[in-house]
Amino acid sequence: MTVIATEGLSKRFPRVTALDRLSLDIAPGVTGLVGANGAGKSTLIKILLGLSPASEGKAAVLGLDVASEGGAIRERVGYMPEHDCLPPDVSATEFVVHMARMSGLPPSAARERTADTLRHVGLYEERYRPIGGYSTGMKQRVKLAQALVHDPQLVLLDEPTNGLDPVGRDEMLGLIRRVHTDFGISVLVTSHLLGELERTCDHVVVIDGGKLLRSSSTDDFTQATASLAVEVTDSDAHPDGTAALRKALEGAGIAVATVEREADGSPTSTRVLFVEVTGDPTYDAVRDAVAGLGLGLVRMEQRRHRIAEVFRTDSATADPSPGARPQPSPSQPAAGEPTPRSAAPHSPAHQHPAQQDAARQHQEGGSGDVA
Ligand SMILES: Nc1ncnc2c1ncn2[C@@H]1O[C@H](COP(=O)(O)OP(=O)(O)OP(=O)(O)O)[C@@H](O)[C@H]1O
Repeated sequence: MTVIATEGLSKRFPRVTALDRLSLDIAPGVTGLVGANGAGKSTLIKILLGLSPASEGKAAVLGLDVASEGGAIRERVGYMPEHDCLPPDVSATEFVVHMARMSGLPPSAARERTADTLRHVGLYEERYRPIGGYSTGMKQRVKLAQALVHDPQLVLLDEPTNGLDPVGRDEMLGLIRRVHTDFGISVLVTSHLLGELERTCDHVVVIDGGKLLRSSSTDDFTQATASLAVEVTDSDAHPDGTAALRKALEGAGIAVATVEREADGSPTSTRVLFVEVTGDPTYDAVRDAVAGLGLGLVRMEQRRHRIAEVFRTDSATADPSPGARPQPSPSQPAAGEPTPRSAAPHSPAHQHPAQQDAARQHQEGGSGDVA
């Protein structure tokens, strides 16, 4: 069963093609739609809601045609817009009741559902205060509440973590996850931050320049490749145990890197080696090399690749066709990802746009979790 299906969907504005022959099948659950600013995420949502006609192709939401059944879609779907659109002078309760009534709920049901929904998003205590005095996080929660109040089957959330600090973002992502686990509502959530979708979504769709780059389960994204963090002690025979191990592993044809920074930007110990895992023999080779050198093994930890790493090769830009699956290269750094010391600086010109965006966020200290 699919909740959203598009086929050859295009949207052309006079000066820009916002969506370019996009074909997607999205199953129930929590799906992340990721792309840099201008990738076409909001345009897709507006088409799916039946609010903006496509230039070409077709799309269906919950089996309903977006071109002819927009009203029926909006009855069954909740929408959280990206930008601030809340009236400052009314309370959350007044606003959400109004939105419930607009969705067709009778007055008493609208009030009941409003109270339940505001409780779910953690605004119950504050519900009678005017929205104008709310923090950004509280406003985002009001927007989420109005999307949920009419008990939709699907919600489309456009950049719900925008403007939130890391704690607020985590709370919002937790709420979004619970929208599905507690109420069985399917979610399509957009973000330009790859890392945050990885924790929240069952499935991730990546678009760039209106084209589909990749659509697959989060597990496929993150488990496709893996590395091993290895830390060893020094010994009298090997005063720099890390260097000795590195030499031994590289001599055995195993790719090894050290990194300067963790995903959250904090400096990493140069004593940690990141070893590319190509299969079970890699573990044996590390163990044997450590034992052979007579070093103590402090840490040997499986480290899953993160979504941003999947987009670190030039092939991401070279083959943007549907289903294209850029393969990570052990020799190149990911966006916002620890940079192997041995690697040449990675030119932004060669980065995938989503990657550049993620890297910029990272540099700005925006998310700290882009890779
Ligand atoms: N009404 C419009 N008229 C002209 N161009 C538009 C219009 N709406 C969107 N665009 C353009 O279409 C492209 C896709 O925009 P869209 O808002 O869908 O991107 P997005 O992925 O949601 O990014 P953002 O998060 O920055 O909103 C952009 O180049 C944008 O400038």
